[in-house]
Amino acid sequence: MEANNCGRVLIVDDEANMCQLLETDLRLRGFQPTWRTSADEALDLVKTQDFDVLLTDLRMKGMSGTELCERVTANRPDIPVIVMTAFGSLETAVAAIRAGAYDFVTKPIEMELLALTLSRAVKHRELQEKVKVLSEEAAQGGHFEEMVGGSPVMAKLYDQIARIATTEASVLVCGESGTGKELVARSIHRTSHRSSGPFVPVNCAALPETLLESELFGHAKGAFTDAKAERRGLFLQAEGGALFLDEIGELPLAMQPKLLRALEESVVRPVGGDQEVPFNVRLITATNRDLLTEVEEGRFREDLFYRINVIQLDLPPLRARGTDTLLLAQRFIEQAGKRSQRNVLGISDPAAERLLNYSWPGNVRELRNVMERAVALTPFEKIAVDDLPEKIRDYRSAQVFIGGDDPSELASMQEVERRYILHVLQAVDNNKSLAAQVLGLDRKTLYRKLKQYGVDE
Ligand SMILES: Nc1ncnc2c1ncn2[C@@H]1O[C@H](COP(=O)(O)OP(=O)(O)OP(=O)(O)O)[C@@H](O)[C@H]1O
Repeated sequence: MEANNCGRVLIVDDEANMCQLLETDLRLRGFQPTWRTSADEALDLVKTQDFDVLLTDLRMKGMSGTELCERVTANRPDIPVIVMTAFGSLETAVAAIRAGAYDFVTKPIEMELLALTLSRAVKHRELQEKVKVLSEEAAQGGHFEEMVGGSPVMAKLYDQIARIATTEASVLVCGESGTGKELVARSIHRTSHRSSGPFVPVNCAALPETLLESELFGHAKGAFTDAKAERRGLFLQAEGGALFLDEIGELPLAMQPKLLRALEESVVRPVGGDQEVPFNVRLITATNRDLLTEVEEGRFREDLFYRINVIQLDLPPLRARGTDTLLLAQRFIEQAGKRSQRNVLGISDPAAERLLNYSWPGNVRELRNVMERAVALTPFEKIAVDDLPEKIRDYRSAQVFIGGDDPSELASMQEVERRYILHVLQAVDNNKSLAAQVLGLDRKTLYRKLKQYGVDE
């Protein structure tokens, strides 16, 4: 939206005077107002013209504002509606909200407040649009940002990332090693309002405890022997953007209260400094440990856990992503082929079958390494079984045994369901939320089935 355009507003009021007054004032404030004096005319107009927000009076001759609100939200749910109600008639305002209105303002209208309410509605619409576009792109293309994969578990993840784009909340990304947690963190940042700000990744496990504090918070000149000059810490380097703390489960216990305090007060105190410096940074963290167990066993502070875990994203292991393995393999073959200038086009069917059978303990990173090696080794245009490491060639998965051709061996639907649920649970290391996602069940239903099949929780 242009800088001088705060949004296209359609004003609906049966008093032309009121419309004119609102029009003049809103135009001065940078909006693009249009008005109609009946709900019918307004409905006709929204069929052919796009608006960012609709502002309507409630009590009008002919169709009421509440009905207009219902009709607009049914046909154009993307246009937020603000209703104007008489002072003190909260009931009608509530009725309008029930009819789908985004917000209401009371008469006599305070223009400052109205402008704020309209701006909020316009912003809301922009964000909704963004979420829609991102989710659609992801669902269609089998990829999202740099992430490849179109399985239901990944589509769900893309949808969650797109929704998170509109919030500022701290996100904890959980998943086994090599599942793409850093890629997810980057996507969260790139789709957020802060995308023009920096993305600063830090691996908490890679820094010695003594250095971590000064790396994160900075240090004053002379704070310690090597501190010849003042240094801005990573929190301040991420100003206006996001700080990604990878392997947060490895954060030493002594550092945890310091990090918690910084997050709670949005200030850092550089080591050896006497001044607190405020920061404006979104925190994204990742772990391959089960942080709740870490909390229970006293290795991770509970208060810090809740602080960083406002939103939790569970990244499924590769073995739970079905044929995404082949999509990813193809991507890695193309990348490796380009780098090494080798003309490898894809994977032979028998090799693809082996890739789908294997359990991928090292997840996407392991797949990438295997594909790079295969591209370098293969004499063919398509990767063959022999180009794969032995452990993958010979891997036998614990498949869900359904039975042979003998009718007495065949399992009932219920038995197949029981075995399959157990198989999925095993594949996702007993992570129930993830198992529910893979199975396409809600958690409650999964728990009910587990109980029914006598599986301990
Ligand atoms: N969905 C994906 N699409 C394309 N590439 C991916 C995907 N997921 C992971 N990768 C690639 O796999 C490699 C490992 O990913 P990443 O480093 O993000 O994993 P991680 O979960 O953060 O690992 P660790 O826990 O070891 O830090 C990277 O090269 C990354 O680009």
